[in-house]
Amino acid sequence: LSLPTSVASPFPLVVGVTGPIGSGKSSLCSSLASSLNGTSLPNLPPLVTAHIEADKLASYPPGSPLHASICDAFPSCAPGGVLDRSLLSDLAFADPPSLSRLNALVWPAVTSQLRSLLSDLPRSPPHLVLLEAAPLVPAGWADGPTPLCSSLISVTAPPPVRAARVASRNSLPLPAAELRVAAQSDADFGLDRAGAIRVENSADLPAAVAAASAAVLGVLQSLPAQPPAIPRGGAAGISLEKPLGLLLEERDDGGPGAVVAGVAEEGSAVPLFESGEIRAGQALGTVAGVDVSGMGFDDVMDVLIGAGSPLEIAFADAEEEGETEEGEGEEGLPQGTPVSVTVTKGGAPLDLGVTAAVGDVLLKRLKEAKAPVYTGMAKMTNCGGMGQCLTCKVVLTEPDGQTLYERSEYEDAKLAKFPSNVRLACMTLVEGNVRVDLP
Ligand SMILES: CC(C)(COP(=O)(O)OP(=O)(O)OC[C@H]1O[C@@H](n2cnc3c(N)ncnc32)[C@H](O)[C@@H]1O)[C@@H](O)C(=O)NCCC(=O)NCCS
Ligand SMILES: Nc1ncnc2c1ncn2[C@@H]1O[C@H](COP(=O)(O)OP(=O)(O)OP(=O)(O)O)[C@@H](O)[C@H]1O
Repeated sequence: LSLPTSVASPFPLVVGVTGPIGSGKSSLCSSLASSLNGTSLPNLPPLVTAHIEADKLASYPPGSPLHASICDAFPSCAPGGVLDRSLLSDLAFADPPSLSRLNALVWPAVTSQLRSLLSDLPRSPPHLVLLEAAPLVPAGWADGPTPLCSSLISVTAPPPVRAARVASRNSLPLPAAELRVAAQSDADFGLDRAGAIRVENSADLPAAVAAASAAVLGVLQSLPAQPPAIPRGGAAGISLEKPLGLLLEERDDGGPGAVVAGVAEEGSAVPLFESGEIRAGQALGTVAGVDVSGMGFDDVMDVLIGAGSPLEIAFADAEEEGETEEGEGEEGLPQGTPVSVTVTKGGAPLDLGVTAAVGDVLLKRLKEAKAPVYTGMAKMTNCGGMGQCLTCKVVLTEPDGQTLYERSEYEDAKLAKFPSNVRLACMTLVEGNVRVDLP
């Protein structure tokens, strides 16, 4: 069996959003991200949107290696060895060679953070990322052999409008805001690039958001059809269209059944394999409702060939997980029984009044009570409760510190590095009273 080294997938689809200071990039991106989140098109399952702001990654707090290099490069902006951002800002925006030196220090660090953030996003469900960066074009993130984005939105507004916005937002005198606006060159914002989507934001923000949304939907509609996202939350398993593209082999130990060896170039299973939902070595449990785990390999193949499309496949481990979920909780409480949920953050009590019942998905209840499950970038880049991003990790304890309920095999594989009471809140079904510590 030969496995492909990489399979082309349009997701995550990264739309670069650039524009000069005060053009409204951040305002536009945050509205656009919320309005497109969950969008479902005939060719695509519901999208998860994320808004990544490059300037949030371009931080250099005291103690960081970047802080030290910037202090060395700009000693006049670091009286007493601590960087004064406003001095650096005045210098960088007034003196182009200084800004270039600063960029040369900061951009490589941001580039690697962006690459790693984007490559960590799962292929399924499909993610649409709005990558907002004023220097997107000069930093090379829209070009080269491995550009970070596949489409570009350039937000514009006339300089006087932008200067007035910056003066008001930053509480700056108008002449100072005008200088910052004048320090940037239109040529840096990609308006002359083939395919760039120009979004005028000089008047009404909702109108600009609607224009950007229409353009992005046009890009999404032009993509080849993608398989449905994986249905979750039971023993049913995964629903897949034929061709599956799943490569199967006999078990190593000569036992019955069939196990996953990999995926072919194309097929509905390919993105799920790439995202880790389907893994090499997993045994097939049921195919279209038929238990194939005890059959000979050729018989399993016959069941697969004879099944219609789409067909349901449950893997042996997923099935065990399902049995636990469908049955009674460990404490034997029936579904729907109200239970108590005590939440702490780093050990300190949080009085959020979380309520839950047996069978509830823990993350849902925590989010409803506005518990701070996601922190930092995860607020924007989390996978939306699909068990992919691992950013909703929580620690479940009983008062004596013992593990409350067992992890599923899926979580065990995803959280192999963590103690067994660390759980993914999105994959945890409440089984009884629960104490949750948020990291
Ligand atoms: C120049 C610095 C010190 C100014 O800091 P300050 O807090 O005053 O402003 P802020 O960071 O909010 O930036 C204001 C506006 O200028 C834009 N901007 C910042 N740096 C650049 C740049 N190198 N090229 C073009 N536009 C830039 C920002 O995106 C924003 O639109 C700071 O922006 C910086 O370190 N820039 C270099 C790194 C960088 O490119 N950061 C932006 C995204 S990675
Ligand atoms: N269409 C609009 N009408 C009125 N005010 C707007 C509009 N768009 C944005 N603003 C306001 O202008 C200011 C600048 O907007 P925003 O921060 O989104 O711009 P930006 O391009 O991200 O700026 P920067 O590059 O400085 O980070 C904000 O105070 C925002 O509320």
